[in-house]
This record gives sequence, structure tokens and C-alpha cells, in this order.
Amino acid sequence: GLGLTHRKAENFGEWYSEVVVNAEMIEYYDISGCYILRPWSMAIWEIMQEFFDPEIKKMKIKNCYFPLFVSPGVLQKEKDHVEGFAPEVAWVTKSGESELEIPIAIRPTSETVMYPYYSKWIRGHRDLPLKLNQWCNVVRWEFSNPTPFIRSREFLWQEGHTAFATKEEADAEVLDILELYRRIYEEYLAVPVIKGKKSELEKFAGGLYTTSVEAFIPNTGRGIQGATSHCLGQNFAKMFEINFENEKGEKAMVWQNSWAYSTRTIGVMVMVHGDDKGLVLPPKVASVQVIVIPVPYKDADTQGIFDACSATVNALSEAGIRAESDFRDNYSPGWKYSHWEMKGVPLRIEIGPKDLANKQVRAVRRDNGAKIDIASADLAVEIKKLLDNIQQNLFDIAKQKRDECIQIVHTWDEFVQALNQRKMILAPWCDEEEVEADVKARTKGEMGAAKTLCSPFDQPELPEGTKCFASGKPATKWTYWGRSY
Ligand SMILES: O=C1CCCN[C@@H]1CCCn1cnc2cc(F)c(Cl)cc2c1=O
Ligand SMILES: [Mg+2]
Repeated sequence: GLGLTHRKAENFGEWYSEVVVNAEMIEYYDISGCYILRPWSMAIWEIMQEFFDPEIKKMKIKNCYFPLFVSPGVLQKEKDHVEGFAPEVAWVTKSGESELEIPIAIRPTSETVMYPYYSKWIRGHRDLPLKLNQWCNVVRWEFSNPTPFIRSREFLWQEGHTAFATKEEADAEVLDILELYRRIYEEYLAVPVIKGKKSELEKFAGGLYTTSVEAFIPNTGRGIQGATSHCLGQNFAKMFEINFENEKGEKAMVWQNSWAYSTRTIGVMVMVHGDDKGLVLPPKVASVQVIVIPVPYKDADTQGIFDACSATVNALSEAGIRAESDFRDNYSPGWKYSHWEMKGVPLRIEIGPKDLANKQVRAVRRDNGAKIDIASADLAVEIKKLLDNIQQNLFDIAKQKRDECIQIVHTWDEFVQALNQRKMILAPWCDEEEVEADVKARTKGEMGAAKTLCSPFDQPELPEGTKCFASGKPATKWTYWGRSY
């Protein structure tokens, strides 16, 4: 029958798996860690893409497509950033019955695929800036617990790879892209995120610095990296000899960035907004924003009700609202209410004999269950207002819940206590790498160790003489810590 068998507050992992399947977003696949993205979730990916792609095009970033396959020599070119990842590289070793002379890697990310060609294409300063992006899949043969959208062996993402003549241009773009990621989360997925800089231990080892937008899942008390924007410095330019002749005729290395968001965004949205009735979709990313359901009554004017439903869908569609009707006669209205609630449709419109007679419809909100009668004459305007209100309400509730999880600490004991209370911890830190390594070691356990999530760009006041919570040394910055995905 309909309905979830697990409650979000009681068994989050089981609840999540059931929601993504019952909402028809995901179908499990016979290869572990791989999932089928059904139309209900693919539509969300497309809506985000329809925002992001035009935005990067405004920044003169062009789309391209590089091969899926990486030759081993090239992949291992960057020793220190690859060796830690080696176990998760997937390899093609055969074609048909015959062994390949040399195994071929499947891209886990595309730096080593693209940069030999950046070296070839970039000669003079007029070839800069070179700004390319690709929408593609990547494969990382992870072993830690696979989770739909959040951690899978293949996922969809966009990866931007840009090269500039100056560090200033690179630094500026890092933040421009990070703002787009914040907008994806806060304006589309209605998920609050924190912008900040990763620690030396958590940053992309191959780069100069990493910035990210960090989300938080209150139910598990875990932070999750929402998207990432790296400044690579000149590290890859040195490795791949990506030089150009600058205006003074000198040979100079380029400054590079790389940045990505992935289908993980969808999983974060499900985790933050979902409830015990199933998925709750923010209207901005809902492929169906309004579902219209006829409520015929034995001898009432059934055709009249159906016609009113069709007229309602047409009126809303003409106003740019994504509306559909559910005319299936083999399901009861009650069954349909549960079905579309499970799928997270933000608004349901019911039209029965009484509504017909009164020339009104009954709207029911998915976020708070409120029932609102609307005169058919005012339909499109009122529904648009309702959808905007739902979008804002989902963000406000998520932000309030996230803020309730934030705990400021000053001492180790306060830190450990907050960690056990599943908090997102804001602590003054001396920013020393071995201190972070020590905190990881001291908090190791079956729940996973605590780590830095980011040092927020928006730094609270740090009074002179404030001590690091972990080392007692002079603190230099406020940093968010927590367990994470
Ligand atoms: O995060 C981004 C934005 C988009 C382009 N890439 C960077 C860095 C990716 C780090 N990373 C992440 N995972 C990896 C897994 C691997 F198997 C190998 Cl060989 C390398 C990596 C790896 O470099
Ligand atoms: Mg990884």
C-alpha cells in the first residue's frame, strides 16, 4: 500500500532510500553503487542546468566534451594528487575476448584529460583566458556506503576548467562561480549553505586553495560539501607546461581554476525537505508544480468537473506554471492525494461538485498542509503567489533548523559535547594542519571523525587572545567543524 514504512526521525537511512524510490526518482540497479535516474529526478537536474548553463555562458565560458577514457601515463602524471585516489580509478582492460595491451582508465575527473591540450592550445596571451566546461559523467569506484545522489560510483556533474594570465582573474572567477553554487542551493533547492575556504588538509591537494558551499543535514548531524570551486594556482600549469608569452614577451605559466557541482545536489534537497509523507519539492525545481485532481461525486456533473480541471491546467500553463491533471479513473482521489504527496508536488488542486458550483478550486499546500479556496477568476495570480510563498517557506524552515544545529564552542570539552549532540560546530582555530589531523584522530569512531567543513568568509569577531579550542594556541580564524558525508 501507499505510505512510507520508515520515519525520518527514527530511521533516516531507510527513510531516505524509501523516499527516493517511492517518489519515482531512483530505481536501484544491479551493480552496487549505481542508480537509475528516473524522469522525476532527471527533471530536477535539467532545471538546475537551465539556470547554470546560461549563467556560465554569460561569463564567456564555453561547453566542450573530452573523452571518457584516460591513458595511464597521463593519469599518473600528477603523482601526489592521484596516488591517494588510485583505489577508486576504474579501468578498461579488455575489448571483446582480447586483453588490451595497455589498460585505459575511466575519468574520475578531467584535469589530466584536458590539460595536455590546454598546453597545446595556449601559446600567447591572446589565447587567454581559456574557459571551458563540460557536462558529463564521472566514475569513482568508492567503497564507503553508497547512497543515491550522495555517493555513487558514477554520477553526473559539470566540471569547469579555466586558465588565465593573472592570479587576480582566477581569484575573481573562483568567487563568481561559488556565488552561482550558492544560488543553486538557496534560490532553487531552498537549502541554506555556508560559503567558505577549505583547510589545507581538506582542500584539493593538486590546487592552491579550495572554496566550497557547505550544507548540513540536521537529522544525521553531518555536514556535506555542496559544491566546490578551486583555484589551482600554477601547479597544473607547471606539470602540464601550460605557458604563454606575456605582453612583455616573457614566458609565463597560466593561473587555473576548476569547479563542479553534481547530482549530489538532488540528494541534499531530498534530505533537507523530505518528511514522513515523502519528498517535498521546492517549486523552483518541481517538474510538476501543481497537480489538478477531479473529485467526482456519484451523480454530480462529472464532465463539468473534468472540464473545469482541464481549464485549470490550461490557465495555469498559460501563466508559465507547470501544471498537470490526474484523470486516471482506476485510482480514487484519496489514493491520488497520497501518491502526489509522496512525489513532493508543491500544490494540489481539488475540484469537486461544490467547487464547481462556487466557481472556485481548493488548493492544498504540500509544505504545511494548508487548504486554501481560490476563486477560479484569480487562479493564476493566486497560485503563483502560493508557489513563491512555498519556496520561501521551505528555505526559511530549513535555515531555522540548520541554525539551531550550529553550536559555538571555545574548549575541547564543549567541542566533544557538541559533536555528540550532532551539531555543526563553529570554533576558534589556530589553522595548523597537524592540529586538524589531531582532532580527526581524537574523534575517530564508528560515526566517523570530525573534520573541518570550511572557514566561513563571513568571520565573526575574533577577540585578541582567543585560544584555539583544540591546541590552546592563539586562534587565527573561526572554522566550522563536524562529522560529514
Ligand atoms: O573538484 C573538482 C572540480 C572539478 C574538476 N576536478 C576538481 C578536483 C577533483 C578532485 N579529485 C576527486 N576525486 C578523484 C578521484 C580519482 F580517482 C582521481 Cl585519479 C582524482 C580525483 C581528484 O582529483
Ligand atoms: Mg572522493
